[in-house]
Amino acid sequence: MEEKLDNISRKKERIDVKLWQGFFEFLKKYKIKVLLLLLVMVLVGLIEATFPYLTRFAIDTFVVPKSFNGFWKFIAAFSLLTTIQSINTYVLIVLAGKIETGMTRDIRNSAFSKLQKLPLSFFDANGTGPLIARIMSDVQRVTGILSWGMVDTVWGISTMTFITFYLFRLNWKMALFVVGSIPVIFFVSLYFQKLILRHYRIVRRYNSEVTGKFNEGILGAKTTKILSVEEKTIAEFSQLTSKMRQEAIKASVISSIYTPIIVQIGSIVTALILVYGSKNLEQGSITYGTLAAFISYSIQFFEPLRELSRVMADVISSQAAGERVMEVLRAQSEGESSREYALAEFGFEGNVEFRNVSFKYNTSDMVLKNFNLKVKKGERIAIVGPTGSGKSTIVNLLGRFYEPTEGKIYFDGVNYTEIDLRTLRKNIGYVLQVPHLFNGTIAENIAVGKPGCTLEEIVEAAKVVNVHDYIVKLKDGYNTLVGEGGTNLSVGQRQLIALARVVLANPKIIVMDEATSSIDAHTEHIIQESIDKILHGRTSFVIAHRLSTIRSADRILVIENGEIIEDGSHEQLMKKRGHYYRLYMQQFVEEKEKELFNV
Ligand SMILES: Nc1ncnc2c1ncn2[C@@H]1O[C@H](COP(=O)(O)OP(=O)(O)OP(=O)(O)O)[C@@H](O)[C@H]1O
Repeated sequence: MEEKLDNISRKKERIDVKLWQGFFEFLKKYKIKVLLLLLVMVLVGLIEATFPYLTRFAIDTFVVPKSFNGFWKFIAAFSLLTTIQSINTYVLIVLAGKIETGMTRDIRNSAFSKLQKLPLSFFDANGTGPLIARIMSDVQRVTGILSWGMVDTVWGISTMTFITFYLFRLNWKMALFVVGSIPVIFFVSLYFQKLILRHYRIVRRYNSEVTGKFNEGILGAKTTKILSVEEKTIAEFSQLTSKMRQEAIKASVISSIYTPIIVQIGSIVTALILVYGSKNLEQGSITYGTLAAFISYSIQFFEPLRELSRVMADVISSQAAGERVMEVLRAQSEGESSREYALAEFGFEGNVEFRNVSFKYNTSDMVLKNFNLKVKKGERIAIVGPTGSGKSTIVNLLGRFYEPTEGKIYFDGVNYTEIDLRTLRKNIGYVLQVPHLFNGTIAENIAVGKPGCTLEEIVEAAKVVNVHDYIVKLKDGYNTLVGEGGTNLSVGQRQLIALARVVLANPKIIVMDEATSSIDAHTEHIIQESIDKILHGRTSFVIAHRLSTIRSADRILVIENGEIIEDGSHEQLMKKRGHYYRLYMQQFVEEKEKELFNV
């Protein structure tokens, strides 16, 4: 079962090398760009460290002796270096940007294609909002760290290495002042960075909740309005954003303490150099230029040090995001254990058997316990029962959207985990209560049932379910755009298009969650007629809400608490005068009342 991913190792405060190695796989594709970038960064560090050395040369050669012999040559060399540095900056931004955006695309593509293959239990365990956040902001964070973190690290290390080299070349004793401050600055920085990032981590957690709330606010906008709970929703949201703001302020306050502390330590080192350097200057053991270079270096040295500690803390804090992304990338796709069967080889007929099946969802109690059911090919099965009794669970297991916790399901005597998942799904047509249409045209939506089919086939399928006449009356006919999720069409129209899809797919088994929503009598009649045509000659499972529509079923299963408590035809069950009889009579009376009182 999937773990709730957000709980993973928030508290880890060390660099998780294994995790980042996993992402290096995505860097491989850009190895030439990466190598070039590293080279450019080393060059940037070298040139930056060389500038104070040049200043020293200028002071000792031109300023102190007041001789400007060769000054223009020096200016030319200096300009050349600044030009190279500008080009380097351009190249590094382009390269790092390309690596970052390329990796973001690659990881998002991998994560998206993985999401398409994950079992529904994964989606149950991780809400829509957090999953979207994973593919969008978490991926961005990881690739940002990998590309820009790499830039800053190489730049930091190379600048510090070259500065140290120059310092020791100039005066090793004074060099020790600067180098000696490294551990102090580094650990102080790391301490503060971790503190700051800890608060930002909380900010991000709130951010993910805010994203979730936004998501809920958009998806549930209609319900919120219906229930008139706008004020409550707004209050909850504003509470969340206030908490987020408080944490962000804390992080800013710590940042504002941290910077002066580092500046202070740097100033102490500079002051020490000034004191010690002036003495040396007096004694003539160093030049003015050397003292000036040392002061520059002592100031310049701390910037890469700060950057390095920031990157390190950033890497640590991004690990949670990295793990969340990796969890998606490495999650086991559904049906991965299947042995591949070709459809021709398997020859789906439509016999189904549930043998001692028990099942529970991630978070639920046992929904089915030792469930047994044998269905012969072509049989029309209706499933009825109170809400929450397990009707949808039975058909979810049938399509292997979830797998039995115990027991097995057989198709034509073959354990269904041995059948290729695509073959299995191709042979089971699902018609859901509120069918989902993809954003596109009506024709494209019907064609989903049989990719690559011709327009004639689409029209033929639409005719079978009596929706063709309606479609051709539309201004754009089959090219009418259905909107996101099919919102431009009524539920009844969506239902008919979904039925046309099933006709095209021509499956051996059909599962139908009968619509209960307010479809007008005319559309309902058309739908019922289409369903009768489609079900003919196929094994079918219909979750029935209106009992009047299932009288012709071969078998009606009454489910209660995940168990079949009655099984038989309408006539048999009516004669039995048991649960089904009571349910039927109750609905019958209700429907008659509705008719009589016209409500
Ligand atoms: N994804 C899920 N995660 C956890 N529990 C679930 C999930 N889906 C269903 N359940 C639980 O499993 C039980 C059976 O649910 P199921 O949807 O199969 O009932 P149903 O008979 O189809 O109900 P209805 O007629 O209301 O659609 C319920 O107690 C429900 O709360």
